[in-house]
Amino acid sequence: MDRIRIEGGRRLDGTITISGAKNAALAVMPACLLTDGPLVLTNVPRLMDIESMITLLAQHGALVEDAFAPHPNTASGTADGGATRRLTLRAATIASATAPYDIVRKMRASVLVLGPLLARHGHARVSLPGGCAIGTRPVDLHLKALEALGAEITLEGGYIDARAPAGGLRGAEIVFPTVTVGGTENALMAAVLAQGETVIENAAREPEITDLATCLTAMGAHIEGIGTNTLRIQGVTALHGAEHAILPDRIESGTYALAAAITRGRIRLQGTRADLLQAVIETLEETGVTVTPEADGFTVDARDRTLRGVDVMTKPFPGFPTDMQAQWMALMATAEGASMITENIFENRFMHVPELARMGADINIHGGSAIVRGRAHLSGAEVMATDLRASVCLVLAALAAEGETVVNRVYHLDRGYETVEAKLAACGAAIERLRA
Ligand SMILES: CC(=O)N[C@H]1[C@@H](OP(=O)(O)OP(=O)(O)OC[C@H]2O[C@@H](n3ccc(=O)[nH]c3=O)[C@H](O)[C@@H]2O)O[C@H](CO)[C@@H](O)[C@@H]1O
Ligand SMILES: C=C(OP(=O)(O)O)C(=O)O
Repeated sequence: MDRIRIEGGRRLDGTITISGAKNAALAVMPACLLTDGPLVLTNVPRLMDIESMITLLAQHGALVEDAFAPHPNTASGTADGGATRRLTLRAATIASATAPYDIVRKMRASVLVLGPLLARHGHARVSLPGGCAIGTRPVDLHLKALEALGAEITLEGGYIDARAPAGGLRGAEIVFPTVTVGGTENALMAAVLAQGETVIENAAREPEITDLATCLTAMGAHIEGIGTNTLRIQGVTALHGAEHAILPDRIESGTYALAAAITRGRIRLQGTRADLLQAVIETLEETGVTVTPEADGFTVDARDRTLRGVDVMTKPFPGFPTDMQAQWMALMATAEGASMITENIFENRFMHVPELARMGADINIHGGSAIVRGRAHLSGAEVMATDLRASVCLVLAALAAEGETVVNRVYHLDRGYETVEAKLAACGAAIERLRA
């Protein structure tokens, strides 16, 4: 297994190009199963999870063409990850309705083929995703939403077996009791081909949902209320191919914004949008960092600043994202004073705390909250990544720490950060991958 070695204590200064959003691409790619026409996606990131989704869609019958185009912001198209990937997905027919355990266990987002397969093919058999390091993560709300559209669902042998009624799915009112990103995505993809009107209440409003709804609209779907918590869908009998550019990754943007802050440096983030992460930017400004919006992104400047501790509570969009909680904790471990970080979305998303403690961080957990007392210095150590955002929070802490840190289990990081070493090294970080 690869590891990452970082010699900390260097102030970062430079420019980073943000990749396409992993979580938007993972939602949009399964939409190819809704039509026999080609779905052309640009700005697709090069990440392990995207490879897993390609494998899954190919075994459902999608033909996949994969090409790189030069990134508009880089001459070579390869510097600091700045190549935009163009994927063409065409599922002329559905070859298999089964999403097997071997793929689903590697990537929970595999469950997003359920809605499209059911809507177009009338049948889907998808391995239950199971829990993961951050929580139990049930899919009961996905299933209830599909049942509301008329699907008959049984659970057997670790698989979800879903069948549409004769004549296909029927529009319905779906009211989510709690906000679920994946649940909203599955319900939306099923509803676009259901007969009649579907109303999704308490829908997630994450930008990735908006990206999916925009792509579905380009494919011929009728969706009102995009970007709000009520989605109103008029079902159509067929969708067609389309071209869609994946939106920039707001979590990658926020992570590198915090890399500037934690090293008291300055980074210009290009190819992204400040409006995708307003809550993170506002909280960052409260610590004393300057954030300057620009046409193609924003610059974070923490040079010569003393950062103050600021409390955060994770919430659905537009609140502070749970996917930035671990990175925020690393930053707070180096800020002046105490801060309280409350995790409201996942019940077990503090696995990074003991690893940060190994680097000298002072953090105490009380139920769903962590109290962080900032320290003037963290120190390098050998640490272990437990999940995607936990792993990048250790990278951030290592950039600020005195001495050498080795992060183990880097495969978590590779799920969500494209060419992370190259992007950070371009800003002056001493970082290298130790190949297994
Ligand atoms: C691939 C992807 O896009 N992943 C993101 C997605 O995950 P994901 O779509 O899995 O997250 P959800 O929004 O569904 O989960 C929110 C909460 O609802 C619970 N829940 C969800 C579904 C369900 O059927 N029953 C249920 O109880 C979950 O356990 C969790 O406590 O949104 C999360 C919340 O922003 C992010 O952290 C993940 O990065
Ligand atoms: C939790 C995440 O991803 P997933 O839902 O795929 O586990 C994430 O992107 O931080």
